[in-house]
Amino acid sequence: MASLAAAADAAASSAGGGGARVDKEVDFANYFCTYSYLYHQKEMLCDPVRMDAYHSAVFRNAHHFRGKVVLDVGTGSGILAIWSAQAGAKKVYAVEATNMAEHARELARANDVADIVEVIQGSMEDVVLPEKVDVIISEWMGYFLLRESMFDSVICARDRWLKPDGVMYPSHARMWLAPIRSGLGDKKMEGFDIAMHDWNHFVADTVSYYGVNMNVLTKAYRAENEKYYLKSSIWNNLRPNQVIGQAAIVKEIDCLTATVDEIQEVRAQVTMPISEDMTRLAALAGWFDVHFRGSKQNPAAQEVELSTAPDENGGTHWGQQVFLLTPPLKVNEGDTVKVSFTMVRSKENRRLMDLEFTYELHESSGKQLPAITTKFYLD
Ligand SMILES: C[S@@+](CC[C@H](N)C(=O)[O-])C[C@H]1O[C@@H](n2cnc3c(N)ncnc32)[C@H](O)[C@@H]1O
Repeated sequence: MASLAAAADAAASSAGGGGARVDKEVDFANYFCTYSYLYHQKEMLCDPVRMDAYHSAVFRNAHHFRGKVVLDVGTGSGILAIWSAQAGAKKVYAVEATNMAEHARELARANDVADIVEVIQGSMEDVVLPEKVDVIISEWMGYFLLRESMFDSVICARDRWLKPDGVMYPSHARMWLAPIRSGLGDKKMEGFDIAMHDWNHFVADTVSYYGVNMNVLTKAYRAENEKYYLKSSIWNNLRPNQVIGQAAIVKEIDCLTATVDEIQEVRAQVTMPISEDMTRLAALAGWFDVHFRGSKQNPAAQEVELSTAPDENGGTHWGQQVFLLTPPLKVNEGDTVKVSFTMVRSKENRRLMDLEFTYELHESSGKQLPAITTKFYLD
């Protein structure tokens, strides 16, 4: 298994130098390092919704791959590159930043496609290919689609290496927001209370902790928890019956034409009608879906969808991201919630997101509650 230091060395050696070099090392420590472990790749390989969608997309549209040149951006274990070869690609460039590249190479050899799949270890941004490609395939999606900011690397690869009539896998993506009821608020408050209880226990017990009185830090500890713990989104696999109104699309992406500018800052205003009586709007939930449609010039024989929406059967490893509204609002069928939504990259770490919601309840009686603004971290 690759050590963090070895992984960081590999990244640094492929980095340009100067400031870029430092940034890459930080990025490696914060982001890439986990991808160099098989346990993490396995989590993705064991997500049947994800696996089925990509498998169907490739094999039901084998005409996009047969005799073609494919680029797999972030090949990880190599699974998508190997499928591309099995579907008939004549050449697959499988680019992976971490030492997982070694395992991808081994897997390609063991599956008799090493003559087609060429694993290249390095950052996609730095890699130079000997030719342009017909297809770019990548599994780049993070929580609520854009967390991790990996789509930047796919855009970079597309602009440098995709032929003008090339195809993107997936080809389209959407972000969704929905009003939900949830018992998660209580659990979160419980977690907060437990954290404060532990701290109080610690300081009460320690009028002199190794000779130091810690009590003076209690206020700061509470403030820190209120600022970060209570304001972080919650990962959850919701059931469909927790959604109490109409979900709305807050962003649509055409992977063939999207720009980094367009995804750095997502803004939307949506209106979501409530469809249940006498319930509580406890949170807004975010998720995404992607589609494999091919392109106008090269349409898919069969469109495939990968959805991370609340699902009775357990959903995906992405789950949904829950943003608790405090206080929850009593709502009824016929009411509408208007939401202004902003998601920008965190200044400290471009792979994490800061979100702001301003929500306003319009009751069916005509009464309008004052708008409330609340901020969250997607970390
Ligand atoms: C979400 S995983 C997907 C892995 C694999 N394609 C799959 O579907 O199972 C993303 C992979 O892309 C790699 N990656 C992310 N950004 C990259 C970049 N700019 N250059 C090369 N590899 C990258 C990560 O290290 C990780 O292994």
